[in-house]
Order: sequence, then C-alpha cells, then structure tokens
Amino acid sequence: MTMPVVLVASDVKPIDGYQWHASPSTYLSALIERADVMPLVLPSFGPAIDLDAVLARVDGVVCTGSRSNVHPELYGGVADERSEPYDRARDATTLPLIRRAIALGVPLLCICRGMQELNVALGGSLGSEIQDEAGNMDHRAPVSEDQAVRFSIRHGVDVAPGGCLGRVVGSGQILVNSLHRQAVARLAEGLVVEAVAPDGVIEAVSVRGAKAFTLGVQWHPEFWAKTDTPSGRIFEAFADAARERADARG
Ligand SMILES: N[C@@H](CCC(=O)NCCCC(=O)O)C(=O)O
Repeated sequence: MTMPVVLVASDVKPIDGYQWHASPSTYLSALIERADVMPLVLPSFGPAIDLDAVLARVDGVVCTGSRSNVHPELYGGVADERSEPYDRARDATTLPLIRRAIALGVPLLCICRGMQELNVALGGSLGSEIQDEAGNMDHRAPVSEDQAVRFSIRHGVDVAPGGCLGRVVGSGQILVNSLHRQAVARLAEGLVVEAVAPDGVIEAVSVRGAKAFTLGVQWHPEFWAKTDTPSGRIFEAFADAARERADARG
C-alpha cells in the first residue's frame, strides 16, 4: 500500500525579504514519523487553488496552529489590535478548504488555529484575549525561549464520552498543552463539543454526521505525538482514516 498523502496548511510570512508559504516542522515530522503519512504543504493561494482537483489527489487535510489569527471580518467581528496579527492569504485558503474537505469526506485534523478556522468556516465566531475574561485560565504559552517549555503540558481537558475524540483517547480527563489567546465564542451549527477545559473553554470539536474522521483540537498534539499517548492516538486515528481513503482511491 502506498503512503497516504495529506495536505498541510501554510502560513504566509516574510522571511529574508521574501513571502514564504511555510509550515512548522513539528507538524510535518509528527505526520511522517508518528502517523506514517506524507505531508504536502499547500501554498496559501486562496481562490487560485482548484480545491476539487487537489482534494481528489490526497487522503487527508491538516490545518495547523499559527500565531496569526483568523480575521474578525470572517465571523462578523471588528478588526482591532487585540485580534492581530492576521494572515488573510491563509484564511482565504483554509476556510474554503475545510468546507470542501468536509463536503467530500476527506479526513480532516484541525489543530489550534486550525480548530478556530473549522469553527469560523462553518459559521461560528471567536473570542480574543480570552485570558482577560473573568473566570478564564490563562491559555497562552509560557514565556520561554525553550519550545519544550512553551509546549509543556498545562492543564486537563474533560473528554466527552462516546464522541469522536472519546473513541480515540478514551473519555475522562487528558492533559494538554496550551498556546492560544483566542477560543470558540459562538459554536458553529453542526459542530459537536468533544472536550472542555476546567474554565469551560471549548478544547475540541467534531462535525456531526461527518463522512470521515474530522476533529478539531485547541491544543498541540503534534509536539508530543511520539511520546504522549493521547497525542499519538489522535495522529494515529487521522492516519487510519487517511489510509482508508488511500486504499479506496487505489
Ligand atoms: N493564534 C491563535 C491560535 C493559536 C495557535 O495556533 N497557536 C500556535 C502557535 C504556537 C506558538 O506560539 O509558537 C490564538 O492565539 O488563539
């Protein structure tokens, strides 16, 4: 059986005076080394991309995390410095990509910003600087130059029994890292809450009646995918769905 191929969303950012379409190596190595699938970074060219042509040739889609935020105009919000920085090229690519992948039954794993994109793509909204809201924990990354510290396990999440995530990692509590300032505000129609943090922040969602594995998580399973059991199982479940599609595509 050939190795399944999965699309990975890209950020557009200036490096060395050029605009790069790039994805962090942590997602790519988790896909190759833990999930045994081949990542293919999709440049964020928005409407120039023939989504059906691309999705017909791949076995899954991963929307990664990013320090940038979904532009508030896309969920009826108002752009201000609290929701910056933006990456409109990425928004213009991932939101239609997510909708089309769901429609076509392409396995979809959305991580952090990716989960926020999933919620916005289906009509939901986001809140910014959630740590400033009364009763909320601080979900931002610890300040450190050491990525292992920034991605360190920070809090528990309660996994809903019997749901998409519960079938993968088991119900009850799992421990996760946390590197976000935004979170789901209005949950999109058709999304199911799969896990919540102790302060009630939505930490994982799935799509009701999805044709294929479709999961959004607010934390970063890619960082510890090779050593943390729940993280690894999430990538395994996504890879199993991608392999099933690869077999069916022949
Ligand atoms: N920007 C959004 C999404 C958060 C996210 O994807 N974090 C990953 C970035 C990892 C890092 O900080 O290096 C938000 O802030 O909610």
